[in-house]
Amino acid sequence: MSLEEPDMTAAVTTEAATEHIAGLRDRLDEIDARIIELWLERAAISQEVGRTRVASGGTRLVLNRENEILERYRAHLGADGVQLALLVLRAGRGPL
Ligand SMILES: O=C(O)C(=O)C[C@]1(C(=O)O)C=C[C@@H](O)C=C1
Repeated sequence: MSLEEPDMTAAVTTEAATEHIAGLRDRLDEIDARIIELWLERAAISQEVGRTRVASGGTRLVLNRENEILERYRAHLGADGVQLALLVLRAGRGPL
């Protein structure tokens, strides 16, 4: 390939890769939107559970339930899952 002749094969490959990446990013954006929606829905439900329990004389926290949730996230996602579960729980019941 000379300097005057651009490598058209490389150009086509780059265009295909760019298109592929754009399609994958669209999917990532859809997944992120679902995660955000589910995150907000879960937090609202968790707050309602907490309000209902406290209003009927119960505790704000139920630690054995939190442990079950932490363990479920750990079983599926490992150590990162535990960190994620801690954030998920905090979004609902607030900081400890
Ligand atoms: O399951 C409950 O009893 C809740 O209050 C919900 C929830 C949760 O977000 O999963 C929040 C606080 C409790 O400590 C345990 C769990």
